[in-house]
Amino acid sequence: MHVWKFGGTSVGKPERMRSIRNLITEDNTRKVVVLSALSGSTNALLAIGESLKASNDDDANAKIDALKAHYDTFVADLYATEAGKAAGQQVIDSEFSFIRSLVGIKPFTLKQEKELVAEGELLSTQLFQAYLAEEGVPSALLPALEFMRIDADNEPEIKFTEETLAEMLPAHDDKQIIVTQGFICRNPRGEVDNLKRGGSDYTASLIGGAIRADEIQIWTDIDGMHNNDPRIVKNTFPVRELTFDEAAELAYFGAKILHPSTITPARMFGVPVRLKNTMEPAAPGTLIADRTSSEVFKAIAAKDGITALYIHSTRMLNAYGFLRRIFEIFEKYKTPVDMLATSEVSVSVTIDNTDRIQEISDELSTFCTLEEPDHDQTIICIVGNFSADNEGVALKVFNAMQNIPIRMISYGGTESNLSLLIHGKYKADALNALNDGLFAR
Ligand SMILES: Nc1ncnc2c1ncn2[C@@H]1O[C@H](COP(=O)(O)OP(=O)(O)O)[C@@H](O)[C@H]1O
Ligand SMILES: N[C@@H](CC(=O)OP(=O)(O)O)C(=O)O
Repeated sequence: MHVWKFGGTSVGKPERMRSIRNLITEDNTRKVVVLSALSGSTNALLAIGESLKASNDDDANAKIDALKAHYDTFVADLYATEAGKAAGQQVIDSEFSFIRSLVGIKPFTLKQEKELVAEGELLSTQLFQAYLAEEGVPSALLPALEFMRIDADNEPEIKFTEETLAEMLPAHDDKQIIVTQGFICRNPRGEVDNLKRGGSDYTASLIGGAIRADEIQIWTDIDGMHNNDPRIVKNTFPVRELTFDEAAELAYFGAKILHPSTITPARMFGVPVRLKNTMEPAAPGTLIADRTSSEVFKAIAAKDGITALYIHSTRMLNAYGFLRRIFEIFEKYKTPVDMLATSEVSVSVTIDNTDRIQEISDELSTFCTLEEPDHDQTIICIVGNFSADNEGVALKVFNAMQNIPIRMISYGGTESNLSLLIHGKYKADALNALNDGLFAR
């Protein structure tokens, strides 16, 4: 069995939805089809939530009207028959009646916001299934809210998904196509929640791992993982093969094509992930598995909004246990550290989540001296085959970066990653310079 995920860009227009109907039926493999919300819907729903949080009901109602008008037009175009249009309209009327019921709830809490934002995937999947029905394609709609759950640390409970799907799927053994929602889940309180922005990729990978799928395919609007951010750099090209580790680094460090956690379940259960282009289905895309190709430099990604902390201790000379004390504080405040550089008496670290920075700084200050943190930093992550015997890797990177100030360097943590910390204002220059220096063809 396969798991195929189609992102917002692949379901965002009626003609795209029609083309994914062709894609999933032309291929004979039985599959779970995971859909995101229509592109723009999640942002539109969040904007409605912002108005409701601000008790601006008129504003919220106007935004709801505009979004509903978008769906009305979508339905009028997608379905060919009167019966199809009526089925689509019924989905919209029912979901928008729920959305409207949220107006006036005061205070408008995070719980309601999560219910509101889940409507994007609830709408897209029901509209798609009604379209498959109109086309005479048998399918089942499996509610993700019944089998996708996160724990108190916001981590998906894959065992629960595995057991629940094992109970639910046999009822649909006669169906080749099982449609479900990406992104949405329940939390330990049983409330509607989600896997964070872009989380439908993660849903697909969690399902793929849970059912031990033969392959997970992520369908989007580009032919696979490119060697650099195509939104910033011209002349990027698709990377045909990546290992799970290489892809995980790129996704974590900013390659927007994949949610940062997507690779974890796929790697855990050894399920290959293929990135494919809905607009160009014949293109090979990118295969993420155990194999790797032989190029030294494979791809670059950049993660913005990073904060660097500079920690000094005079007691570090010949001291042991200092790093442990520092990292216990980051652990206590559930704040992951991304990059690290040490000298005999100093440690510099970067964090992405600054929610608890005040508490962390206060505790560090009891045994360290802290410099002012630097905000608006960017981590540039370069991925490739950097085995210890490979000479000249760092030289090529530094040559390319010769006109860009570098604040931190991390090399040797794995044999596949070299990371640099720079100020965010140099990001575009750095990505372009590295593209010219490392990938000139
Ligand atoms: N290294 C990269 N390779 C491919 N695409 C990338 C990369 N970095 C950023 N992107 C962007 O990711 C986009 C696809 O991801 P996303 O917008 O989340 O799609 P979807 O809506 O299908 O989930 C592409 O259109 C591209 O602009
Ligand atoms: N709709 C959600 C989940 C998602 O994964 O979307 P997409 O596949 O379009 O990135 C979001 O916008 O975050």
